[in-house]
Amino acid sequence: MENNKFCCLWLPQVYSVDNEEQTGASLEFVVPRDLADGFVNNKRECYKFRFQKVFDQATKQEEIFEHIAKPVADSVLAGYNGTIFAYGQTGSGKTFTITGGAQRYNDRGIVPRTLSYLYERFSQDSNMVYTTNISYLEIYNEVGYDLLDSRHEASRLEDLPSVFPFFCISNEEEALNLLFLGDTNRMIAETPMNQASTRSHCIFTVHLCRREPGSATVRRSKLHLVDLAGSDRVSKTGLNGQLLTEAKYINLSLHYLEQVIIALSEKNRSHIPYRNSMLTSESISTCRFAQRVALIKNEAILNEELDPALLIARLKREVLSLKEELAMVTGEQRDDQLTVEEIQKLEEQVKAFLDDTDPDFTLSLGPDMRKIQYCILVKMLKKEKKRAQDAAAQLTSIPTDQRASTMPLLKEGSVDAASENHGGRAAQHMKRGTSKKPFLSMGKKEAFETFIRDHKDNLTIEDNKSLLKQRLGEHANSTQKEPGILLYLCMNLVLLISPVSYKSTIDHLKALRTEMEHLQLLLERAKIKIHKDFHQWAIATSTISSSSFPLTGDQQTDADILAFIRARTSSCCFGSRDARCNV
Ligand SMILES: Nc1ncnc2c1ncn2[C@@H]1O[C@H](COP(=O)(O)OP(=O)(O)OP(=O)(O)O)[C@@H](O)[C@H]1O
Repeated sequence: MENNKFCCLWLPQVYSVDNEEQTGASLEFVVPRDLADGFVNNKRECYKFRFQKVFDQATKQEEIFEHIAKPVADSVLAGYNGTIFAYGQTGSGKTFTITGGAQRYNDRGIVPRTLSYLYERFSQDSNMVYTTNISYLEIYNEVGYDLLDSRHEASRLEDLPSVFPFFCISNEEEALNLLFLGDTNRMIAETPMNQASTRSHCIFTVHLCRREPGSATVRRSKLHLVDLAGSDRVSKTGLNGQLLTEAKYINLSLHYLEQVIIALSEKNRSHIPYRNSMLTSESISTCRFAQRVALIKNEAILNEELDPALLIARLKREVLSLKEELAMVTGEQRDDQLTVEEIQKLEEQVKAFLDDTDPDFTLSLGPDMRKIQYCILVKMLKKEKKRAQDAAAQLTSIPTDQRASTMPLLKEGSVDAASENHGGRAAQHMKRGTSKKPFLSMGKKEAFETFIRDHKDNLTIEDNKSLLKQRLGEHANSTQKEPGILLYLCMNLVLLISPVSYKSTIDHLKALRTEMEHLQLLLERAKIKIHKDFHQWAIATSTISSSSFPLTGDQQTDADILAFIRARTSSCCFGSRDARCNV
C-alpha cells in the first residue's frame, strides 16, 4: 500500500451528519448510558468524528464516483498509485458501492464507472500510448484466489506470486467481462445481516502503463479497488459453524489492515506491523478506523521509469549517430557500403519526402556522406517536382482567356497542368501518360511530337513521307542510270543522249516530279493542318504563344501553301541530285 492515495468509504448505520462545516464534515453519535450499568457510569455518551465529506443513504452512485473515484483515477492516470477500499459492517453496502447493484444501469458502482472513465480518457489523449492489465484477487479465510482463473485454485497468501497474473485488456468491454467473471467466482453466503454476504476481501486492480510514442520513459501505476469483507461482531450476530470460522478470519485480516493504517498514520514509525491482533468493534470502531485513514499523509511518488528495451535501442541509435558525426567531422571516409536495410530505409524516407506536399518538409539523413550522396539525386527530383507543381498551380489560378498572354512564364513544365484543361484526344493521350508522373521540362517541341503522335492525319503523313522518299530514290536512280540526263539536268545539254532513251527518261522523271510535288503538297497540307490543330490546342492550353505559327485561316490556297513550302524547302530542288525532302 506504499505510495498510495487513500480514500476510505465509511458506510454508517446510526448517525447525525453535518456537512456544512467549513473545514469538512462531522459525524456525531449519541449513545445513551445504559442505566443497568448503575448510577456511577462514566461511559461516554457522545462520539464525534471529523471527515472531509460524509455521504448519506440518498447519495447516488454517480455522486460517489465523482467525489471519490474520479480524483483517484486522475492521479493514477498521472502515474501515481491509488487505492479505494470499502470498509464497514456486514450489509452496510460495500459491494453495492464498489461493484454496484444488478437491478439498474444507474446502480453500477465505482469499478465499472472507473473503467469507463479511464478508457474515455485514453481515447481523448492521443499523445500517449496506454496499456492496461487487470487482476482480480480474493482473500478468503487467509487463502488467496485468482478470481479470473477458471480453475479457481487456492494458494496460501505467502505462496501467491509476487507478480500476480494479470490480463491484458484492450477495451472497456473486455475489462467489464473480467469484472463479471470474477464476481461470479466470489465466496458468497447468507448471514443473519446480509442474504448475499461476500465472505472475502476482493481486490480489483487496474495496472496502467503510459508512454509517449517512441519514448523510453514509461509511467506505471496501479489502481486498487477493494471490497473488504464485512466486519461482524461475532458475539452479537450469533454466527456459528462455517460462518463463524469465516468471521474470525475476516476480523483477523481487518485487524491487520487497521494496524497497518495506524502505523501509516503515525509519524516516524519505522516499522509497519502488518499482522497483530483482532478487530471487533462496529460503527464507532469503524469511525475511528476511518479517521485514522484520513490522517495518513503518504508521500505519493510518481512511478516513472525507463523501459530497458527501449532505452537500449535509443542508446544504440545515439552511438551510431555519434559515430557518423565523428566520421563526418574528422573527414574519415567510410568505405563500407550501405547495407540493404539502410538502403531500403533511405528509400522509404525519400518516398515519404517526395510524397509530402509541404515544401518545407526536409529530408534528414544524419551526418553520413554515403547516405547524403545516395539521396542527392532525389533532392533534385523534388526540386523539379516542386517547380512543375508551382507552374501548374499558377496556371490554374489564371482565367483561361488570360493564359495566352502569360505564356512565356509557363512554357516549360506546364504541359501536365495544361493537358488537364484540354478536352481533346491529344489531351487525353497526354493525360493517360502523364497524370501520375508529370512531364518535367517538356517544351513545345516535345509537346508537339506528343500531339501529332495521336493525330488522325499522322498516318497519312507517314505514308506520304515514305512514298515521297521512295520516289526520290527512284528519281536519283534514274538520273544515275543515265549520265546524259544528269548532264542535261545540270547543264541543259541534250545532244549527248539518244532521243528515244532521253524521251522516256525525261517522261519518267517528269511523272515522278509531278507525283512528288503532289505528295509534297499533300504532306504540307496535312502538316499545316496538324500545326493549326496543335496551335489551337496549345493556345487554349497555354502551351505556346500565338506568334509561333505563320499561316492564318485565310492563307490556305494551294498557291499559299506552295509558297510556304518553297520558303520552307529552299534547299530542295526537284530535279537536282541533291534533292531532299524537308518534311
Ligand atoms: N445505496 C444503496 N441503495 C440501494 N441498495 C443498497 C444500497 N447499499 C446497499 N444496498 C443493498 O443492501 C444489501 C447489502 O448490500 P451489500 O451486499 O453491498 O453490503 P456489504 O456491505 O457488501 O455486505 P457484506 O459485507 O456482507 O458483503 C444489498 O442487497 C444491496 O443491494
